[in-house]
Amino acid sequence: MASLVQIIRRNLTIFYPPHPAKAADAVRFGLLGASNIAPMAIIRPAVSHPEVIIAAVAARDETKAQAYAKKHNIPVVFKSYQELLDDPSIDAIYIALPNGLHYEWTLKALKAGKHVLLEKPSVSNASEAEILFRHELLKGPDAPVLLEAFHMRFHPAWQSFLSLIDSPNVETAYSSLSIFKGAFPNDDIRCVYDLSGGALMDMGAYTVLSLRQIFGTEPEECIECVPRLMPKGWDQKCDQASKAKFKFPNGGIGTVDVDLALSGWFGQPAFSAPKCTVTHREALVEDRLPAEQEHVVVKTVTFYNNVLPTFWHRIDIVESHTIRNKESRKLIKSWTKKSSKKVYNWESQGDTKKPGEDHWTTYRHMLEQFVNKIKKREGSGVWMDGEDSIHQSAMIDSAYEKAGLPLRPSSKYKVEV
Ligand SMILES: NC(=O)C1=CN([C@@H]2O[C@H](COP(=O)(O)OP(=O)(O)OC[C@H]3O[C@@H](n4cnc5c(N)ncnc54)[C@H](OP(=O)(O)O)[C@@H]3O)[C@@H](O)[C@H]2O)C=CC1
Ligand SMILES: O=C1OC[C@@H](O)[C@H](O)[C@H]1O
Repeated sequence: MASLVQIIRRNLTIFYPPHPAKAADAVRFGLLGASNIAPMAIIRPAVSHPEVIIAAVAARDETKAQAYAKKHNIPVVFKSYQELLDDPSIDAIYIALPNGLHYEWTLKALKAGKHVLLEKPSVSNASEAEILFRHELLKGPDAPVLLEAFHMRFHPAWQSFLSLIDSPNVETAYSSLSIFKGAFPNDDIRCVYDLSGGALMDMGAYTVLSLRQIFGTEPEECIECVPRLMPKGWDQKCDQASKAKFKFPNGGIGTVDVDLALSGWFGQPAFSAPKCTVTHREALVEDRLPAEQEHVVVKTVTFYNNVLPTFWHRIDIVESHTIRNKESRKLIKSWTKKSSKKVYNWESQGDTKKPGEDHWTTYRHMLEQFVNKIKKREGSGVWMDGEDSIHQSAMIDSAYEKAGLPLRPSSKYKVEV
């Protein structure tokens, strides 16, 4: 009962966060696009951040921008994205445009000297990622901060999950993420190739990041990728779902399984929680046993709801122990040890220096670190640098190549510095 009350309280506070007074030197954000995700990803997290102000929004349609600004208490509206970038009172830009527009608008924002919090996936493909993240505009001690907004990795639960994993000894990892059929229309930005849509770009980005973090390195190759294309009559260059397998340098295999329209019995919409399961190789356990016997353990760690853990999550740790004859491998004894963890703050991990409340979402944790980076403060240490984003794009590209689908198209935009 106490735990149900905690869940309700935590979830209510996500939507009705405390609103401390704003600092005089708060970072003033402008939003490019009156996007669906901004309220969850930045507008609400900003409310509880004393050093963040959502100062302006720009949309292609001024009436839409006005209505959005009114709904979300945003004081200033611009009728074009460029006008917002040209405003010297804006320090940072949040870009939640279709993936295919990320490259162009990030470069334009950086050129205007703004810090950029860029929605995932950063850009359309690895070639764009290399140009963007290694750009001259990002060099030098006072260069603007650019972050691909992989919010999930900033949450203490994800960091705690990673701490339970012995990367070199991971044998298999499975990461799945899906949304029920009907959640997105077939012409949604996620389903249009020219806007760099596709399941691997959208949900897939999280699962790819999960594998990269679990194995702690980049895959050698994508060994299989089976897409399910959009239904007939819709964009046939876009995967509505994909299942891909990657081989990592330690010989381990990682699988991603993503679906933008999950269905179950009789084609009805189906639901499935985001999940990551990691199985380690068998390890020897030191034990006082007769010389001909050995004790081995296989550790499996499963994280349920790794993408939005603040709402609810659970990390299960299962250790399968076996005592057997070394030579014949005949089983002598076996047992299983199970435990579970929930990690809603750093403090529960014995880390009292890192700030964070139970109601802080992944986005709120990320915002904290983004501001720390701008203010040149040390922060929690969790970050995603440009090379990381380049590798991320390359892994997605490798899956499209394996599937025989074209890489998402590069932007025609050229930046003049
Ligand atoms: N971090 C997360 O949890 C999530 C991240 N995302 C990412 O955020 C980005 C935006 O997603 P989401 O908010 O769902 O998207 P929306 O469908 O809300 O679109 C975002 C904005 O894109 C603008 N836009 C510009 N050009 C076009 C065009 N040709 N067609 C359609 N829209 C256009 C629109 O701006 P305008 O208002 O000017 O018309 C719109 O408001 C994506 O990169 C996505 O991957 C999405 C969901 C969750
Ligand atoms: O980033 C995302 O997270 C939530 C999903 O619903 C969405 O498709 C995706 O863009």
